[in-house]
Amino acid sequence: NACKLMAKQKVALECLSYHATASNDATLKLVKEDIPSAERFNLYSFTFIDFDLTDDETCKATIRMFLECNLVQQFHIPYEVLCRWVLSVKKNYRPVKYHNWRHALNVTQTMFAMFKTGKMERFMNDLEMLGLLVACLCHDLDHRGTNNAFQTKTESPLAILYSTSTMEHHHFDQCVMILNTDSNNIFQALSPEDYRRVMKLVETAILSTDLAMYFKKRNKFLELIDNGEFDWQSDDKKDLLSGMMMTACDVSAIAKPWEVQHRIAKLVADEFFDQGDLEKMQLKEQPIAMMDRERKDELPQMQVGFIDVICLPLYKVLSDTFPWMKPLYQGTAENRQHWQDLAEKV
Ligand SMILES: CCCOc1ccc(S(=O)(=O)N2CCN(C)CC2)cc1-c1nc(CC)cc(=O)[nH]1
Repeated sequence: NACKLMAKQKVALECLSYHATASNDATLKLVKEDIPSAERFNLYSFTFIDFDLTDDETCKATIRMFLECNLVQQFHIPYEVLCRWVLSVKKNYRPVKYHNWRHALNVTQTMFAMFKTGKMERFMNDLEMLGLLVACLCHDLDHRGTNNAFQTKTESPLAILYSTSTMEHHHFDQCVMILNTDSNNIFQALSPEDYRRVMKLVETAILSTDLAMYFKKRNKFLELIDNGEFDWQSDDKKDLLSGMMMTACDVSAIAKPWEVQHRIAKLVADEFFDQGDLEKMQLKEQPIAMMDRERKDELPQMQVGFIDVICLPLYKVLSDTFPWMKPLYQGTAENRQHWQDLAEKV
C-alpha cells in the first residue's frame, strides 16, 4: 500500500545518499595482496579470536574461508568480484558496538569450523555451503544496534515495511541489494536453477536468525531427532538443520574462552544499554532489565538464563547428534560456571 511504498522509498533514499559498493581502489588493492593460510588465522578452530586482526586481515580471512571450501573454483566466482563483494558487505555494517562487521565475521567463521572441524560438510552440498557462508556474513547487514521491538515501538520505516522479523527482513534486503550492485554478484555464474535455490537458502537462513523463530523451530528439530531422523536430505529437514546451525553460529560467542566471552558480553551489554537509554529519553518508557544500565549488576544472572534457555539446549542436541560439535557445548558449560560465580558474588 502507499504507506509501505513511502517506507521503502525512505529506506532506499537513506541508502542512495551512501554508495553501498566498495571502491575500485580498495577492491584492486585486496585483489593484488596475498591471502594468508587458514592456519595463520586459526580458522579451523571453535576458539577463533578476531580481536588482533586488522580490518584488512578480516577481509582476507573471509576470502580464505571461501577458498578453503573450494567455492571460488566450484561456482566460477571471478576473484575480483569476490573481493569487491566482501568489501561491500563489510562497508554495509554500521560501527555499532556489537552487531557490526566483526560479529558477522565471527558467525561466518563458526559456520566454517562447523563444516570442517564439526564435520557437518558431509550433510551439506556445495551450494548449501556457499549459501550458508553468504547468509552468515550478511545476516545482520545494516544493523542499527536496536532490536525488532524497538522498530515497532518507534514505528520506524523498517517496521512499516516488515511487521514480523523486521530487522531480519531488512538484513536479507541489504544482502540482495549488494548482490545486485555492479560487479558484486558472486552468484553471477550460477545456472538460473542454482541461483534461485541459493537465494532461497540465504533468505531462509537469514530469517532463521530471529530468536523469536528459533524456539518454534527447535521444538520441531527435537521431534525429528527423537523420531530417529538422520538423513537430513529432504528440503524441509535441511532448512530446519540450517536454521539450528545459523542460531548456533549467531550465539557462538557464548562458547569462546572466558576472557573472550566476558569482553564480548560487555559489547552486547553496551549496545543493549544504548537502546535502553533511547527508550528512556525518546519513548519516556522503562526499558526491560537487559537494556537498563541501572540494573547492570543483574547481567551475570541474565547470562546464566541466556545459556540455560537458549544456548545449552541447542548445543546439547547438536553435539548429541553430531559429536564433533561438542566443543561448543563444552565451552558454553564452562562459561556458565564463570557467570554463575559472578552472579553469586553480587
Ligand atoms: C550481555 C548482556 C545481557 O545479554 C543478555 C541478557 C538476557 C538474555 S535472555 O536470554 O534472557 N533474553 C534473550 C531474548 N530477549 C527477547 C529477552 C532476553 C540474553 C542476553 C544475550 N543475548 C545475546 C544475543 C545478542 C548475547 C549475549 O551474550 N547475551
